Amino acid sequence: MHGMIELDGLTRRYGRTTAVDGLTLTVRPGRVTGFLGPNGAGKSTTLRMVLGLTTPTSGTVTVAGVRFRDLARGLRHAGALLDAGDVHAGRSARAHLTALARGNGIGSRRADEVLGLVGLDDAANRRVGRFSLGMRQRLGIAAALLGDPPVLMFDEPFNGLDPEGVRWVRELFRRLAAEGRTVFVSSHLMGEVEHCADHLVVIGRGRLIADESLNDFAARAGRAEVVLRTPESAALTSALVDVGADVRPDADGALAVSGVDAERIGDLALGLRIPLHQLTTRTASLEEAFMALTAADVEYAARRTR
Ligand SMILES: Nc1ncnc2c1ncn2[C@@H]1O[C@H](COP(=O)(O)OP(=O)(O)OP(=O)(O)O)[C@@H](O)[C@H]1O
Repeated sequence: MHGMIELDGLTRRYGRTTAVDGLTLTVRPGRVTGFLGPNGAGKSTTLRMVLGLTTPTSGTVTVAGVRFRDLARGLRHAGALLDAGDVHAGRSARAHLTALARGNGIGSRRADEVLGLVGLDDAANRRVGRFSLGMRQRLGIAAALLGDPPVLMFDEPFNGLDPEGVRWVRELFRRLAAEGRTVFVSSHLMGEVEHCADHLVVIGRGRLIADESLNDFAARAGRAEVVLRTPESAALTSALVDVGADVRPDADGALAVSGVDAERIGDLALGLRIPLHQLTTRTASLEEAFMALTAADVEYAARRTR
């Protein structure tokens, strides 16, 4: 129970739009869970419901077994970066954090500690309004860490970060998970989370599409495809289809074959005396697998916003 986020049939409707549709899942401590889905999939709405900022239409969500709203001094139980722009522009970074600390019964010394943790020590007294997007993200992460909570949630934390910032954030997330915390990180890009997540939750149109370890996802996604070239495409295609393979045209006259491995294709071609000019096994990247998994939902989203 400690540090777990539990969603049970969590649903939120806005008029005719179902932003989050019956999500049931558990986000566990000690690992980084990537929360993936195309734009508009319902990630932000879900995170807002976890924090009690949006009321579910039906279903429940608890943090460490209780509704977040019922927890006093919330920042000590869960910290979140939701919208990095949501800060008082006229305030200094330190003033922003000490105000938050005060409201949650946290000593102001902790504000300087977290500024150090996110590398903003030198900018502590600068007005937040002058901060770059990357600096705002760091400040938002500092705010999430303020209460030293067992549960941390970050909505699109990589936005606006340069490559060094991205690497730093990934390492921070890994460290926080290694300390035994629950780390739940949303993104619409697989590439941003695949280097730091242990587990993936994928949603599309508010519905759960996948909830599995990154390794399992990679194993499933990495189904090999064989690319081949032959001067006798038609004859080989028909022989491959006969043995249950799926064959489609690839770039420059090549064929992409799935369902049978390269060895079998080579043997089959030899048996039919069909020459092969190329026989290459290719595995899909995680990004490609993620795109394929959510393609239907992206099309839906594109149509819907037209
Ligand atoms: N306050 C609201 N009023 C009406 N519709 C909303 C509201 N909040 C979200 N929605 C709708 O709910 C759906 C899910 O939105 P949400 O922001 O949760 O998705 P998301 O996965 O976080 O997307 P993004 O990556 O673009 O932020 C969208 O269709 C959005 O338009």
